[in-house]
Amino acid sequence: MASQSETGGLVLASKSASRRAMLDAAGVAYRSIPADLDERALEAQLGPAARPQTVALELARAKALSVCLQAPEELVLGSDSLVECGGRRFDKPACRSDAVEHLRFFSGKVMHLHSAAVIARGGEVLRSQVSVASLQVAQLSDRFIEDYLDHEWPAVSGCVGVFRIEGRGVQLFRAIEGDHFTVLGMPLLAVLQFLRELGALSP
Ligand SMILES: Nc1nc2c(ncn2[C@H]2C[C@H](O)[C@@H](COP(=O)(O)OP(=O)(O)OP(=O)(O)O)O2)c(=O)[nH]1
Repeated sequence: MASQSETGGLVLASKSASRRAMLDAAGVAYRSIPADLDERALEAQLGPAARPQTVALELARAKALSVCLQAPEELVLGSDSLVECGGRRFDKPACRSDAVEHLRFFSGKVMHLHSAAVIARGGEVLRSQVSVASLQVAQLSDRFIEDYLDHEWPAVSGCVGVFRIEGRGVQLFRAIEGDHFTVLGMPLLAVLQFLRELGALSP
């Protein structure tokens, strides 16, 4: 007999602390099964010309569908975020020197952070959404970048855009347009609406 958690629950196909924190704070019950897939290989298959929102959606979809195989009766939520800035796509920094390079490139530019969410069950995509926030980056001196990373590295090694907006990351920006949760890494308001529509959350 399958347990409740294996029949009607929600599975978060993610290792992201930020995504878990959002669902926890919202009071959404779930269990986590990180998706074990090579995101960069998948991104490479989409090609360099792929639009950032397309890449984020496809990666979120791949994460959800891969975990569906381990939770065939449950709703599975996959999510992905990436940054587009100055015509380049950025994922999480691989090392501190990458983080320095990313921040130097972002300096004085507008960063577009795309966050996607896909809900699937039994291998079928039921809902999907991708949202974008625009963040105007201040002029960042090399001295500021080094001091910032002295405080924020390696915590931001898991953050696309090399920042935690809830921490010192807010110092990077002059202005932000868009949904707060999109900046944190998942379009939470859309996810909650989807869960209500799918009967997983009471309206
Ligand atoms: N704490 C925090 N994390 C952020 C913020 N903005 C973006 N992030 C995180 C959320 C995600 O964990 C990460 C984006 O990377 P990915 O979309 O590849 O997800 P990640 O590999 O972390 O986990 P997943 O693929 O879902 O298992 O950046 C922020 O302002 N604060």
